[in-house]
Amino acid sequence: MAACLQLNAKSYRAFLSTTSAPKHSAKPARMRCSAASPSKRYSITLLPGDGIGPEVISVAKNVLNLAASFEGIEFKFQEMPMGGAALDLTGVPLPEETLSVAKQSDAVLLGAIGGYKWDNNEKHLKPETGLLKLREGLKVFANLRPATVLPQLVDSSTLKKEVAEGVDLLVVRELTGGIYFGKPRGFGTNEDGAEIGFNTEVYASYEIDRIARVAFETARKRRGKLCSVDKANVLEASMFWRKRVIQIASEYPDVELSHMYVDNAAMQLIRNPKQFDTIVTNNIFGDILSDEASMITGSIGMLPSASLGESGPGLFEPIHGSAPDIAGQDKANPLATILSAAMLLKYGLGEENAAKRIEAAVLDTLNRDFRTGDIYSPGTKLVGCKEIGEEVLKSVDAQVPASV
Ligand SMILES: NC(=O)C1=CN([C@@H]2O[C@H](COP(=O)(O)OP(=O)(O)OC[C@H]3O[C@@H](n4cnc5c(N)ncnc54)[C@H](O)[C@@H]3O)[C@@H](O)[C@H]2O)C=CC1
Ligand SMILES: CC(C)CC(=O)C(=O)O
Ligand SMILES: [Mg+2]
Repeated sequence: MAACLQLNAKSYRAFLSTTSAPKHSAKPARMRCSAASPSKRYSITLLPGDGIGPEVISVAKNVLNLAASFEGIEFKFQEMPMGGAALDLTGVPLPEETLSVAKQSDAVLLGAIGGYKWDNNEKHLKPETGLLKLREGLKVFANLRPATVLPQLVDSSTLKKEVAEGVDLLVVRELTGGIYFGKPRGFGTNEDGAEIGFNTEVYASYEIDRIARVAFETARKRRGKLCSVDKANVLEASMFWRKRVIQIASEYPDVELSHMYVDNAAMQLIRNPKQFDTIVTNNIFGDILSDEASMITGSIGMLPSASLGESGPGLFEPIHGSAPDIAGQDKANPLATILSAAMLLKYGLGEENAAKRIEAAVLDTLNRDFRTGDIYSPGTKLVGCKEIGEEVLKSVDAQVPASV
């Protein structure tokens, strides 16, 4: 079963049943249960990538496997090279075989790509180009990035407690269009003979309509508020974005639509983040605003994401990068990747019980005060990537079975 965003009104219902933001309900671990015999099998492509990618994927894979086993699910994992690791191995950042295996699987779990070693490569030989090609190849245009301030981590937020407490927002980022993909792009010389670099922000009507529908449907399942973020006071592409979003809004009279310029949105996220429910925006603004939103929750190491298309497998990845500054030191926070694995189960495979088991295990681990350095606060236990992963596994294992 592959992740599927059915964007016509008739067949939207299947997707809608799984579009609400993860609800975290911490339940204390009470009894151990044994795994059911496998009855469902899924193939998962693992793309560890670079830097901390392999560290967080190794931990998340174990958590995914254990949580799923309680629901009678068995995985066939296939690990493939991607990003800088693939460049070193094959000379390209997204080998054809990697894309082909990913396309044929039920879901794809990615760590992160990139690093200093490849920073000065030509564009087509950059790890980041491989990631864009992967998203394009899988046609995963809708990137859901939930930012929820967990009560356990309010003190880790860089904002005052009263500002951060209770924040629960979702950025719906358009992922396969806009300036990251627009043409023309490149380097050249202008009429004055000066060297230039240029990119193009361009959106077709169908690209805006489909992401707007995902956002309206998602907002409808949440608190019914959608804020479209653009730069329509300056950019033609944004003026067009706003016009199309307003047109699609007529299909959703029950959703309260507002518009905000991106500079103001960046400021409002820090001033009063609780005003936001669902945000829909283009590729580059969504990239930037979701990193900003992550710090409200305590750390970029906490934010998962799901990227979905109209058909085919979904792509699930933490929103952070390869963090070369801490790579190989067992310092990475794997919770964003673990929560991405929960999104994989929920949005990618429709396996809600296993997803809930992971979410509850993360909360239980935080309740037991285990913290990596990025979310550490005095009085909690500082541990590394592997150790917090072991603690999450214990919490998965110790839960009352959800459906077995
Ligand atoms: N999806 C992807 O694979 C992405 C890849 N990148 C690539 O990653 C490389 C590094 O980019 P940066 O701009 O430094 O962004 P980054 O997200 O990798 O790191 C930013 C800061 O956050 C910290 N951080 C990130 N993830 C963390 C985690 N799980 N636990 C604890 N701390 C964490 C890092 O140590 C660093 O100080 C670049 O090559 C960039 O292109 C960047 C963003 C997304
Ligand atoms: C590395 C980029 C291609 C993407 C990025 O920063 C992101 O998707 O968050
Ligand atoms: Mg980013």
